[in-house]
Amino acid sequence: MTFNGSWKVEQSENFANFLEQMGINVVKRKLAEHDNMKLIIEQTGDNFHIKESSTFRKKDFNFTLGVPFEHELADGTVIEGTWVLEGNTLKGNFTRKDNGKTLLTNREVTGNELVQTYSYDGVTAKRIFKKV
Ligand SMILES: CCCCCCCCCCCCCC(=O)O
Repeated sequence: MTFNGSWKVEQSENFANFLEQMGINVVKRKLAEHDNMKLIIEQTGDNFHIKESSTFRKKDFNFTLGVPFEHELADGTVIEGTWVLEGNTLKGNFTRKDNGKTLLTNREVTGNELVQTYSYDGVTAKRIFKKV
């Protein structure tokens, strides 16, 4: 499956501004810019198992395409929403539980890169992960 593998963040674009829009304080924003985020993705059919590790935390979670789930972000913000696959792009549509605002995120694999884009309240960002 396309997304399967270990992915390590190499580059971020506008991520600090996105986090600021998310309301994340300056200390956590600075840490997040160098969080050494690593994702291990295991897809079996419509089911995904993700092992996330960063300087903030280690977290394992599962989701199924098209099935809403609740997820806690590294800063404690809780979101609820769904991942769907459109063509080769994973599209995530989430709602923050605390303020009802929408967080959109996409994941796409091109060669040995996984590109994740984020959009929240008018601010977009991108993180590029390399396969390790
Ligand atoms: C320090 C807080 C960072 C928050 C930004 C992360 C945004 C995550 C987007 C939604 C992720 C859904 C779960 C997942 O598949 O990884």
